[in-house]
Amino acid sequence: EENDQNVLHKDASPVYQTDVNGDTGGSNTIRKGLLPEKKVVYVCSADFLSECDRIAKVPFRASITHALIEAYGLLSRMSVVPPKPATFEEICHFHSTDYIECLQRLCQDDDPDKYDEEAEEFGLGYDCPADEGVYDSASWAAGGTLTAAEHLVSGQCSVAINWAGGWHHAKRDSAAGFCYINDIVLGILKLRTKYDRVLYVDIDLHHGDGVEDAFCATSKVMTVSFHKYSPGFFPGTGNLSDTGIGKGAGYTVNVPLNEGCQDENFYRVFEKVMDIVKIKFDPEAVVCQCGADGLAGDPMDSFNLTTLSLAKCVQYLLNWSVPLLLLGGGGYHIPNTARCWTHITSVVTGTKLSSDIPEHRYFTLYGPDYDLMISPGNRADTNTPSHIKNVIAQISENLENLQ
Ligand SMILES: CC1(C)CN(C2CCCC2)C(=O)N1c1ccccc1/C=C/C(=O)NO
Ligand SMILES: [Zn+2]
Repeated sequence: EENDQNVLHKDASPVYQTDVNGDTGGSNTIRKGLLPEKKVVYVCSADFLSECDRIAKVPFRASITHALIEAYGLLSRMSVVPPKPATFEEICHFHSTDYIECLQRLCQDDDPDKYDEEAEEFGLGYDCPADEGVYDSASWAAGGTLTAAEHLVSGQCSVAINWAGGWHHAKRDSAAGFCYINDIVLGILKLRTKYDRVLYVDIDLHHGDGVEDAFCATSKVMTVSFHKYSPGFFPGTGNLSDTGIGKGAGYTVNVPLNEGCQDENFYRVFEKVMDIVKIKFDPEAVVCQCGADGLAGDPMDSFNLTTLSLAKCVQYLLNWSVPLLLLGGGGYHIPNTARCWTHITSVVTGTKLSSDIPEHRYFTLYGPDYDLMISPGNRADTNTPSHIKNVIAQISENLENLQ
C-alpha cells in the first residue's frame, strides 16, 4: 500500500553521512542529526489520539498532525510508544488536590449553573470551561508527556515527542488560557529525578507563565520564553525585567517581542540568547514547547513566522546532544500546525521530506497549494534592530551575573 509505514515518502531520503568505514547506505550508516535509528520516542496510540482530538479549541488537531507524520513515512524512523492517562496522584505532584478534585467534580456535572464560587477560585468558568471530557483529555495529554519524559530518564531515547502536550498556562491551583493540567511542569519534575539542571524553552506566541511560575524560585530549572509582549495581550507577563526570585534569581529569562515578528528576527534572537544560556546554565536535559500559534496564517494573527524558524530552533537544540523533550502547545490554524510539527519531526529523525503533501485522509485540508511549506504574510515586522539589540544586551547582562 502506497502509505505503507515502511516505505519512506517517494522523495524522502534519509540524509546520510558516511559511516565509520567511509561508505554510505547500509544498516550501520549513521543518520544526520546524530541520532541512531529508533532513538526518537513518539508518544501515540488510537485511544490517545481520540482523547486529545477532544481538546476544545483544537478539534481533531492531534489526529490531523499524526496523519501527516504517518503519510510522510516518519513513524518507521521512531519508536511509537502508547501512553496511559496521568493518574490523580501523578497530576498532584504539581497541582493542588483541591483544584484537581474541583476540576473532576465540575467535568462530571452537566448543570449549566455549576460554576460556583469555588469554581471561580480555581479559574474554572466561562473562560476555562470544565465541560464533559476536559479532565479526560487533559489527563491523557499529561500522561503522554510523562511517558515521553520517562523514556528519556530511562535512557531509551535521546529525543521524545508529545505533540498533544505543551499546556503552559496551567497553574498549581488554577486553570488558565485553556490549560487545565500543566503537563510541562510534570514532565520537568520527572526529568529532575535524574538530571540536576533542566532547561525549559518556550517558542509559543504566548508567555509560558505557568511553567515560569512553577520554577521561578529555583536554580535547578531555567525557563526561557520567547513571546509577544504588548499591552492587553494574554497573559500580560513575561517582560525583560521578570528574571526570577530568591535562589531562582537570574534563572528566569523572558524575551518580549513585538507584533509581526518574522523568521529572521525570531531565529536571530533565539540563537543569541540560547548561546549564552548554554554557556551559563549548561543544561543536562531540555524541554521545548513548540507552540505554533506564531505562524503566518494563525487566527492569532500576531507573529508572521514560518515553520523554517521554529524547525531551526529545534535543530539548534538537537545539536547540543542532550536529552530533549518536544511538546506542542498553541496552534489554531490546524493544517499549518500539522505542517510545523511534521517538519520538526523530520528534522529530529534526520529525514528530508518532499514539499508535496502526500495523499492521505486529510489531504484536502492542505489546499490550494498542497505544499508542506508556508509563506509569511506581508505584514511588517515591528521588531526594530534597536529593540532586538536591546533585548539581547539586557538578557546577556542579566545572565552575566549568573554564578
Ligand atoms: C481560546 C484560545 C485558546 C484560542 N484563541 C484564539 C485562536 C483561535 C480562536 C481564538 C485564543 O486567543 N485563546 C485564548 C483565549 C484566552 C486566553 C488564552 C488563549 C490562548 C492561549 C494560548 O494559545 N497559549 O499558548
Ligand atoms: Zn499560544
